[in-house]
Amino acid sequence: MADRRAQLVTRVRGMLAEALGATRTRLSAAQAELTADRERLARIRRAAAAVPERVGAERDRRLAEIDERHAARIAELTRRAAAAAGRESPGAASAEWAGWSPTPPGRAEPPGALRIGTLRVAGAEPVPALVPLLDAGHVELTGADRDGGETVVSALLLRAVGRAGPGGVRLVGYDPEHLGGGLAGFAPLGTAGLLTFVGPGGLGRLLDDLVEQIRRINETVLAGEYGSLRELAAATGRRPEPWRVAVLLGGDELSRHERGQLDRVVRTGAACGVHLVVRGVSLPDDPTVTRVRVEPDGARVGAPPGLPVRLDPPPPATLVTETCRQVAARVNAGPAPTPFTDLLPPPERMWREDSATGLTAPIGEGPDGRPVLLTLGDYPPHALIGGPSGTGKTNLIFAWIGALAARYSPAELEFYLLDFKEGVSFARFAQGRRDPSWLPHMRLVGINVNTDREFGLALLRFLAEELRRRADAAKKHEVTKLAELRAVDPTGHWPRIVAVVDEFQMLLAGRDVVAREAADLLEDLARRGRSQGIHLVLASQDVRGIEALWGRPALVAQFTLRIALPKALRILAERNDAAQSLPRHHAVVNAESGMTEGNQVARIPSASDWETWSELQHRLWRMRPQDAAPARLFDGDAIPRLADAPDFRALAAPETGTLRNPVALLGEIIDVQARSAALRLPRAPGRNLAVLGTRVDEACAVLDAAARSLARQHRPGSARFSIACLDPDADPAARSLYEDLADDAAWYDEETVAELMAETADGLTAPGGSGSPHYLLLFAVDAAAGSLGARVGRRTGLEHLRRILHDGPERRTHVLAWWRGVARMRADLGGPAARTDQIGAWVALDTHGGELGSSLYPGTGGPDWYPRPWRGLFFDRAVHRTGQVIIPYGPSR
Ligand SMILES: Nc1ncnc2c1ncn2[C@@H]1O[C@H](COP(=O)(O)OP(=O)(O)OP(=O)(O)O)[C@@H](O)[C@H]1O
Repeated sequence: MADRRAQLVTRVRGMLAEALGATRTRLSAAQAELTADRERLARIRRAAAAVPERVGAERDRRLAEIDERHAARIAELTRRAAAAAGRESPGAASAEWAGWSPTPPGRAEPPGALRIGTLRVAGAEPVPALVPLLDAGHVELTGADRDGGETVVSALLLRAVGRAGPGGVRLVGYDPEHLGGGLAGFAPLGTAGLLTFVGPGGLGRLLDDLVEQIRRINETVLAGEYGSLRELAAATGRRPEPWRVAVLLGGDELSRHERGQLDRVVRTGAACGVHLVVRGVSLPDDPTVTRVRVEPDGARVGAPPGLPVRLDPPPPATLVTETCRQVAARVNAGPAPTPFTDLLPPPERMWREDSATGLTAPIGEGPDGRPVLLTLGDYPPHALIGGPSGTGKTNLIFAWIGALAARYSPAELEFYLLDFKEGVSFARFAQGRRDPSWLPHMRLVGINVNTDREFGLALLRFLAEELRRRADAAKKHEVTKLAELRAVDPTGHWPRIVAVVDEFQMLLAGRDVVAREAADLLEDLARRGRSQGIHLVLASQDVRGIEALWGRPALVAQFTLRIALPKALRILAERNDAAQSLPRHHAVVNAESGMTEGNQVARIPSASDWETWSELQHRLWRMRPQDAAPARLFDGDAIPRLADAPDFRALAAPETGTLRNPVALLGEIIDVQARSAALRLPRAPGRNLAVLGTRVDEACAVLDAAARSLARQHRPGSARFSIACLDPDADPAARSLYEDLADDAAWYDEETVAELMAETADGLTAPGGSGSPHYLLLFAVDAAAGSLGARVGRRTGLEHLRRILHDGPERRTHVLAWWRGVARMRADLGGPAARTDQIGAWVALDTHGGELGSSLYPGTGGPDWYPRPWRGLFFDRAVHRTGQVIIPYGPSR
């Protein structure tokens, strides 16, 4: 039992010990866990204590970053805003006053908004505060700061004036309280009509006028084609109307009518360049109205509350007046010319027009900004241009020729041009020494023809011949008009011809044969040229020119196109005085024979200065057809050279035998092709030449050309030239000829001339005397009267001479002699009543027509010949009905 007890005790003890041990183990585990948890708690507490500090730092960092980004963004935005403002408001629209000057916009460029100050943005660069005005809207100023308001008005107006170009802005002021005081600095504009004031009580009229302008611009300028002048300018590069800015500074309450008109201007003005700048007058709410409020504590712009603006200082008073003075001076000096290129098609469109039915080209710009066109065709066929000297007639001719030449190719259009006044500006159309180009359409340019009316006549004859050729061709093809002829003969060369004669009255002056024939030819060309594509353009600075035509109403009636330059008289119809009030560089163009209803005013571009013209001419010249020849230039002041004469160059000696019909060239004929006057010297009675007059140089020139041209037709040694010089003044010329003719020439003087006569006369009777040609060139033969009066053998020298004149030509012996007067020649021929039929041809120099009467010239009284320097009258009784004016060739060396 005890054992059992003891066993029991032991078991209990063991169990207790086991339990104790387990408990202890659990306790220590629990204690360890407690410690660990405590430690964790302490750690967590520590960590928790650190969190707010870190989060705050993070938050601050993020905030700082956002601030920085924001500041950079603001800076970027303001920079961009400033740059945009710079673009939106270029040059004078926003420049600082120091160094400010007007900068008119380019052709299609908008004027831009106008700066009045800067917008303030903390920490960023200032942004210009811009107010849209020109082409954009209206400005209403309010607020108690009067001076500040005035600053804004003068800044806006000066910037507008500076952005518009001279005359581009017109101001109307209405300032009933200060009577214009607020705009005093702009007063110089008044001298050019660019600033007008409306007195108290005039507001209604002013607004009515603005509304009327808007209506007119909408109807006639925009004409449904464009929505605004801004659009028109962008599309065409033209701005036909100025901007009109009405500055209304206070006044009484508006009447109902005035209010209504003001509202209309606000709604519709900006599209038509009509703008308001007002203070003390309220404008209706409209997107085009910008409000600027100027209070003593600052200014704000835009719809309330508006953006705060720091206003610019006012423009310096001297800058305002000086700018306005210069603008007014420029406007008073006349409008700047429009560029010549406005008249030209773009290069790729040049020479693309067809002239079958007519020629149309712009000549300038009308008041509505559209081109004013000139047409030549069946109607109107011919043009009359008039304007006093210096009003731009020459320039207009250049502009018209240029506009036509750029559109029509030389196959479609040819020009003939004649200038009767002194000057060489038209010489440019022909090839020159300095400039190798020429206008490919130009066939003939006559300059300095003032004394050579025959040249005008020659041109008219040439055109009459061309008219006949065209009429014949039309008849052959059974058509009547050029357009039809071109249709049935498409490969034919039928360009329209425009003949321009400047100072044409010179051609019709006087009552002589030239004037009569010229008027008849003109009348015929004017009447019939219309349908054959020959158009006349006659210009005159002088009312007498026009009057010269007035006596021929049938002729005048054909000139239905009239162009009157400022102050031109009698070009337009009698009661049409539109030309009297024309500004400089303008013309009235009228295709209704000058009747008032046909008036069109055109502003003519400057076309005649050398650079402007030559740029076009060079372009067209480079486009010329390969076989194009330069225009013939006839310069009345130039002396032609024999060596250059086409007829001289064409002469040549025959390979074998003797030439049967040699010709002596005497000078250049005044005609359209530079032909030479030619005297034929066949074996026929009378084939001798007399040169008559006292002018040594001209007489020598005629004989020299005759001898040299004859020599060119004979092989060396096949003709004989006997030169007798009896006037020492003629010696150098005669000697030079003698030397050049070399072995074929023999020299005689006073001592030996009688021998020449005797030997030549005797030779005529010798058998076989008609062998080789013999030319006697006798310089001042009348001076040998003494030595020729003496007998040589049975006869005197003079008798031998008469015999040579009489019998020589049939034996190839011709006398080409210079007598210093008709009476002296007659004396040598046998006395005043002597026959002159052995002188078959003569050239009269300073010998009046009256002296050439009786047997030397058909009819009575002699030819219509008034001697003039370096000209002669050539008459060959074998071929001429009337004399022919010639220009002797200049010295050969
Ligand atoms: N439309 C124009 N624009 C600018 N300048 C012009 C214009 N027309 C003429 N001029 C200038 O005016 C001056 C006189 O012009 P132009 O020679 O054409 O006159 P004109 O009437 O032919 O005179 P004149 O008969 O005396 O020769 C020239 O210097 C010319 O460059």
